[in-house]
Amino acid sequence: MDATPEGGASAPADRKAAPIELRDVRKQYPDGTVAVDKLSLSVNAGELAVLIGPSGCGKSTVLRMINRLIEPTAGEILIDGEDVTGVDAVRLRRRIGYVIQNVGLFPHQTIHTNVGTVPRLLGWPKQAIRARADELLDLVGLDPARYGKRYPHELSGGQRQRVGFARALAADPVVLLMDEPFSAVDPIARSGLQREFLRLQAEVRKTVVLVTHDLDEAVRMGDRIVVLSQGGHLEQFGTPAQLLGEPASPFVREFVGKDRGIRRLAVMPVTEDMLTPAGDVTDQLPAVDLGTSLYDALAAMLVTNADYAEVKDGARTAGLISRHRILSIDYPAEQAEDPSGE
Ligand SMILES: Nc1ncnc2c1ncn2[C@@H]1O[C@H](COP(=O)(O)OP(=O)(O)OP(=O)(O)O)[C@@H](O)[C@H]1O
Repeated sequence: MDATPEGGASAPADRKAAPIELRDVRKQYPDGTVAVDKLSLSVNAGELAVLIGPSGCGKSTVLRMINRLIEPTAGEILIDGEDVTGVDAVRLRRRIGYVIQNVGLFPHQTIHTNVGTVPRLLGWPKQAIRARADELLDLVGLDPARYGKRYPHELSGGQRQRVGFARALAADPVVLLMDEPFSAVDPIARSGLQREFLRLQAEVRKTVVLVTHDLDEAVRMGDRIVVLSQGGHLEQFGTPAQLLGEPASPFVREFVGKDRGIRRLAVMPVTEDMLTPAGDVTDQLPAVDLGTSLYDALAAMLVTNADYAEVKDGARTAGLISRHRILSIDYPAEQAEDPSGE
């Protein structure tokens, strides 16, 4: 049940995130196109799942069936165990945050008003809406006193996108759906925004389904990644490390590409068992923390032209990691499946 029933008097206490389950979902458009067929998957509460796959494989269709902007032809979609196809679509959408590429802010409304859209529809009192909008703007790193009264065109693309996140989170939805939310901003702003979003997600822990066509983004952002091929066919649903280390099909292997070895370093941490004892002289070596990605550790060595990096565990030196150790990470699944070693 909604923590703030329509006409309710106050802002909600923090709601927990809800799991999402798709059971044998199918979407056939009126012209006969089967965009998604027999798709089943479960996203845990508080998990960030990324949908990725080639153009036209049905990513947006899946996302938009979850909030019923598109009605599935068959199958069930459950949010918190409840089949959404039986729920009033408008009420459903008020429990689901939705962020799209160009944000879709209302151009003639201030940032405050934009962020307060759903709470207003839910009938919250004015003061509660205002307080919530301020809180959310703070949360996404925009000073409400400075930006609240502005109009969308008076913000940068990245700032507008943050307002989009704030608006999507305003009524404390149990699920957040995001369709290419970072693709409209330039690459530098994009990585900042991705980091910001991960920080935000660590705080609010929503169940997030994010559509992207950018594999790096998927690897960086996803707790798990769903790889779809044409017709919404599920190729693999796994952690970034599983996807890159053990592609489940030739399709996934091709999709993650030949540079998956490098990408994989970005999702593998430096661990104690990789270290050799540190000698006396560590002054000249770059230092990285235990748990840093192998990619970052390697980058630290490359920029200083060192063969080793000192690995710190707090103030303590845990040991050294070598370039060679990082570059000799093996790929058991690949070797087993591909005797040519390609
Ligand atoms: N309204 C529609 N009527 C008919 N076919 C449609 C409709 N909307 C989408 N499709 C088709 O359904 C398939 C899946 O489309 P969808 O937009 O879900 O893919 P996508 O993976 O999000 O693609 P992209 O990465 O290019 O945005 C495509 O073949 C598309 O042409």
